[in-house]
Amino acid sequence: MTTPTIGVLALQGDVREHLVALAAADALARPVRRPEELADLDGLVVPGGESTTMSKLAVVFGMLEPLRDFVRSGRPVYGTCAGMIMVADKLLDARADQETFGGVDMIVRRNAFGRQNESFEAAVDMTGIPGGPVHGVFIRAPWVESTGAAAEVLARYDGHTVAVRQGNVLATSFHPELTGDHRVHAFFVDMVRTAV
Ligand SMILES: NC(=O)CC[C@H](N)C(=O)O
Repeated sequence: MTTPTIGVLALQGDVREHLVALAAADALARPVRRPEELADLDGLVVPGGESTTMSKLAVVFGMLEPLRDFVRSGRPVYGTCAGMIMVADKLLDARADQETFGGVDMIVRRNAFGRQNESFEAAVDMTGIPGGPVHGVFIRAPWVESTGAAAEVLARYDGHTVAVRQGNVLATSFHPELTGDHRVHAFFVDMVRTAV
């Protein structure tokens, strides 16, 4: 595969920034809103935003089951912040009717860093990302409370897990698309290129 096509789920959230970051990491990037738009994608990004709204809109747009199928299809998916929440198998501090696409055997706590500090930035060492720490932008960010055996922890901040990979699914609590540093997107594009 030379140039992979990667969708950015465009129900809600910071879609444009991901499109820019993916293009900078040599992918063909496009927003997706409808189930039929998933068919010819090689990978998908689920952006940050508000997971309760994203969950509601996924139901309204008939995207919930197609996106669950997409994750199960083995094509790579990368969730940032609210997107991390959407790829979690289980949530804490979620709304009772909140749905996720699942894909990572982990429990994610919504707004986990929020109580101490609504938003902050910090250097984060992330496994698989060469060239030193990434600049982590955390905005009402979740953390990963616990992971199952198949999930690999890629980064911790302040003792909490903030980046995880399980097979085809990558998730970060923070927003690399807001930093102008495209290394995490390049890592994901590489996952897409090498996916079988
Ligand atoms: N920056 C973000 O994506 C915030 C996530 C938001 N707190 C949620 O629960 O969905």
